[in-house]
Amino acid sequence: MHKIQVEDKEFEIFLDNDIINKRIRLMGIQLNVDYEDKCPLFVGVLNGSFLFMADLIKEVNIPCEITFMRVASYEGTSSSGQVKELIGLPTNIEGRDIIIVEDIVDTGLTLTHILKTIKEKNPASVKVASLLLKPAALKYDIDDLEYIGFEIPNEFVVGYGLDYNGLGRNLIDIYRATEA
Ligand SMILES: O=P(O)(O)OC[C@H]1O[C@H](OP(=O)(O)OP(=O)(O)O)[C@H](O)[C@@H]1O
Ligand SMILES: Nc1nc2[nH]cnc2c(=O)[nH]1
Repeated sequence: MHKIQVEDKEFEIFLDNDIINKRIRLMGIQLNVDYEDKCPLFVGVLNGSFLFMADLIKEVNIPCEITFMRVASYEGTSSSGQVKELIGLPTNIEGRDIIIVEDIVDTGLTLTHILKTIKEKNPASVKVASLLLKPAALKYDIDDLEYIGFEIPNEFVVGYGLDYNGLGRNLIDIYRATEA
């Protein structure tokens, strides 16, 4: 089993880059079908979504716009952090078809906050594309979670945009912690 060390924590390989890219290709095909004749606005949630957004958008061949926003909530592996202010959310999204792009949905707290704020701005539609979802960790109902790359166990993961204490975002594969 391929293992790596990030700071004080050991991780083992979980999803390799080839598997990730194959799944993203299928997600792109689905988006091209669902948004045919539309011009959606993809809103990436920084920092974690930057690699997923880059790879996903290469598979999208309909007219579209891309922007990024930011929310800060986690320190280390703790999931008790408070969602803070949304920064850089586009102001004029009335009547637009919005696709929020996330790297991971864990408790769903971040997304719940983002969805509430975006819906107040009267978009035509809002859906979420998340590379990863931890169903066992979800604490909030999220109806708009339409495009999921992988459902994963409730374990801390790193790589492909996801960090551990700021490190590991540049790993091309996704790794899981070997112990909590
Ligand atoms: O469903 P939740 O429990 O709210 O967790 C999911 C959020 O946590 C991560 O962001 P983080 O705050 O770690 O910021 P980052 O993207 O800059 O790493 C991830 O990118 C999601 O936005
Ligand atoms: N890196 C990382 N960030 C997260 N944010 C919420 N869950 C996770 C996770 O499993 N890994």
